[in-house]
Amino acid sequence: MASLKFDDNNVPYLDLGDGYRIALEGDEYTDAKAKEKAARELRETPDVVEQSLQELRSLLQEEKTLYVPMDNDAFMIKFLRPCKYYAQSAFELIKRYYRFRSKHPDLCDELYPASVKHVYAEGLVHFLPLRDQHGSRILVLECGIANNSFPKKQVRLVSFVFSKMFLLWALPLALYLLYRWSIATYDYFEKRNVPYVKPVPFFGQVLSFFTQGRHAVDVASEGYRMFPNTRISGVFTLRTPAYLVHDPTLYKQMATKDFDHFTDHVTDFRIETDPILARSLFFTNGAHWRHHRSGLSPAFTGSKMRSMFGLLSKSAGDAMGRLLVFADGKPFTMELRDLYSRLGNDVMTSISFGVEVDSLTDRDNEFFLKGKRLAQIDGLPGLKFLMATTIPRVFHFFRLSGMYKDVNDFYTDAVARNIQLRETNRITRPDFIHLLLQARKNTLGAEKHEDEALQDAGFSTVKEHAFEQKGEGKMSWADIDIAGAAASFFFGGIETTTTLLCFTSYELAVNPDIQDRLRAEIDEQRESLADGRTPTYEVLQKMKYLDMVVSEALRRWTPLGLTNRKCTKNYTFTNTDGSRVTIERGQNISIPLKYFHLDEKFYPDPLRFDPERFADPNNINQDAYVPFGTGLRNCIGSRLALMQAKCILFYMLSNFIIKPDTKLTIPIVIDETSAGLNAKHGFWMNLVPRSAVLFLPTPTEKWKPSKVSLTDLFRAVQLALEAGMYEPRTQLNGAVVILDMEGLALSQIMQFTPKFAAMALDWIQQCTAMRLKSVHIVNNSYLFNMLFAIFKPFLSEKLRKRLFFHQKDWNSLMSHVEAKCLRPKYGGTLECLETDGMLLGEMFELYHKEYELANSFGYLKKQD
Ligand code: HEM
Repeated sequence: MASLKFDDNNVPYLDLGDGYRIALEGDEYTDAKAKEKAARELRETPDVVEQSLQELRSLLQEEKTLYVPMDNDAFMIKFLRPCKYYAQSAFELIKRYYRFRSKHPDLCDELYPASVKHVYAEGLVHFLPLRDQHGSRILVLECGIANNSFPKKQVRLVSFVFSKMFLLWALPLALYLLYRWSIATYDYFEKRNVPYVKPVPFFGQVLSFFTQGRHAVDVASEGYRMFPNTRISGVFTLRTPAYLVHDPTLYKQMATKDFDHFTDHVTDFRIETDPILARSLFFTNGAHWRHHRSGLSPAFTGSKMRSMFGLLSKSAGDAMGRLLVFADGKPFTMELRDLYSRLGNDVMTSISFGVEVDSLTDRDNEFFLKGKRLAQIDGLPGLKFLMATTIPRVFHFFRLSGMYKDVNDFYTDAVARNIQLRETNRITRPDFIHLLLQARKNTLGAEKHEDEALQDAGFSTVKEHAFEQKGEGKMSWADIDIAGAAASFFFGGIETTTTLLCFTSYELAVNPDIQDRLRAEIDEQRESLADGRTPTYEVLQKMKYLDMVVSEALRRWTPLGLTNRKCTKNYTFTNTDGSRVTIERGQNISIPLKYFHLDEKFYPDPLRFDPERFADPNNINQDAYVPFGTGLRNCIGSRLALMQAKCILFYMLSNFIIKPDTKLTIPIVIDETSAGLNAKHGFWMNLVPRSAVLFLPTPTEKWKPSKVSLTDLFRAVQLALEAGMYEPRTQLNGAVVILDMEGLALSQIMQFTPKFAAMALDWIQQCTAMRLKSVHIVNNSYLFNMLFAIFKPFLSEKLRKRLFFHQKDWNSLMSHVEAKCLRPKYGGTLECLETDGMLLGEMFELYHKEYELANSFGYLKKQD
């Protein structure tokens, strides 16, 4: 524990262990290096000092209403040094400094450490024990807001129910007409000698879409079980025939070697009606897809994933902290689909947009609500998807769109604003928008020496194929293309990863021995972690059993059970009976990933959840293990999905024991009405905290405005800077400020009234007698960036040049402040006890006399 001590000269210091301490250094520097620097940078030679002291004294004598200790050289030098010994400038600075104090008595009167002891106690303002490589003091302000409230779950079903009721009365007439028109094509497979599933009449199919007797993936894959001895069969979706691939090797061949025949996905959205979806990687086709895929691939390499991992882990770790606070050490019941989709949304919002949201607390935040609407594939959007896939001409004739307009507008706007903010403020952050902007400038490439070791996120990781762009000319990345790409990550990533986490948690809950073994592996790895709780990319890569569990969950509960291709060039192959089958250009192909995974031929006792299957990967038929698809159009996000799922499981099992709740149905009942894979009655689990306090992440969001007012915070900062100004070494080398905006919330931003902001700007730019070398803003969110954009025009050129925005890019921070001075949470290597704010406040209080003297100076008040 940190402690307050005194050295041999009776100077107080805060002992942080291992030789690290924080003390105010009141003595003049005497070493040659500092003297040489002072002479070089500040013109500090005995003659100049003497002369400027005299000049300043005579200038001050003219300022009759200002009371300052003119006989006190140390006092005068405090102002002369930041002004490089130009007496006139120091004189102006002194006047501004004391005018500011007179003008703002609420902020500056009776400025004693004791009056803001609570601010220090909260750890909001403190110094780091080491100076930076230039000798500057490092002052840290942690301004993020603390918010641990966790409101009760709000059920949002009304609009969903309403949309279904609408469909029930609006559709029947149209369906009857479609039925008459549909029957004609049903002899398609008969003519081609391909076994096929006799279709339910069109009308019945549409009706079953809403009443749903069976899961959509199962309906589409019915032929897989009916015709065990063929490589391909036929099936109808509405009136459209589709081939169903039975042989995983054929799928692989189509997706890799013969990719030229199957370059496209089936669903056809148009740019005019679906500007975002049509540009998303999932739905775009042809040259546009090639351009986007080859441009985006470098954003998903192992090294990019590793650099993004910090954001991901931080977002998941913070959420886990809130869950623990909510749990308060006691078991509680929770529906995990809701939890995981909120976590997934927060992670994706952070790594895509650089916006920190907390969907556990701020339950109706726009990113979450729009993300949900974007990924909705049931109800009306589901019907539209079906139409765009099976009757695209009708879909386009009515100019229908697959995505809600408000969702379109939201992503278009959010991306455009985000890009503008970054470009005007030169913000960089290791997230997708940043990478996509690099793709726009053609500077996004795989690392020169891509670290092979980082590529493997687990057994299920799919290979990224390199392919040539085929003379389609150069395409550019407009803002809308970037929006489309970002939306495709939300669309493709959140529900799938949520499904993986839900079913893995279910299996862990009903197989406690597997859960215990996995937890033992996690606990073992935690011992190797610097803080014992925050997993790193490399640690997750090492975890064999975690990988076995996740691989088996992806097999047993394949999140995307069916994928598709469009035949883009006639394709002929030999069927099992020796007959030649030709798939014609324009035909749809379905690939039943789920059924490969549940096929006894490949996986004995396939319904059993058994991670041991993956103990030796050589036992797995690689062609028949395709949770992320295969070939050139496989899932671009497999590494991200695996790392995210593993990271969240790591946190969950570190902190909780997952037990089935009484509301959980065992075995799980699948929701047949959902197009995705889901549990009918939810994933209700009982989460039992392990040792809550032990694993509680350090709360980084510190500022509780109910405890510390903005005025007090400001006063505490002034006092800390005053302390720095007292030190000759800091007068020479200046100060570096780290402004940690972790968790800054809108409510907090609202406290910065225009009046307060103007005052703060005036103070920092004009009235502090401190050489402010640089201000580093870290963990800054989208909200902060918006706030800053308002202030920017009012900043002086000088200050603007000294402001650096790093978000969470610690390499960027460390290019200014060397690693050994920074704590690990800022990417540094400074491993000593945290500064105890309470003790720091007490240490400042020991300088009461000095502060008292300082408070006695200034402009005389009227009554004086
Ligand atoms: C457990 C989680 C996930 C699963 C099981 C999954 C599965 C799949 C599958 C099966 C495909 C189709 C492959 C094919 O047709 O051969 C796919 C495509 C895709 N996935 Fe994922 N995915 C997951 C997570 C993600 C994440 C996190 C992202 C976002 C970054 C993502 C983005 C995409 C995109 C953009 C495509 C379309 C690729 C293209 O057409 O070029 N997926 N995914």
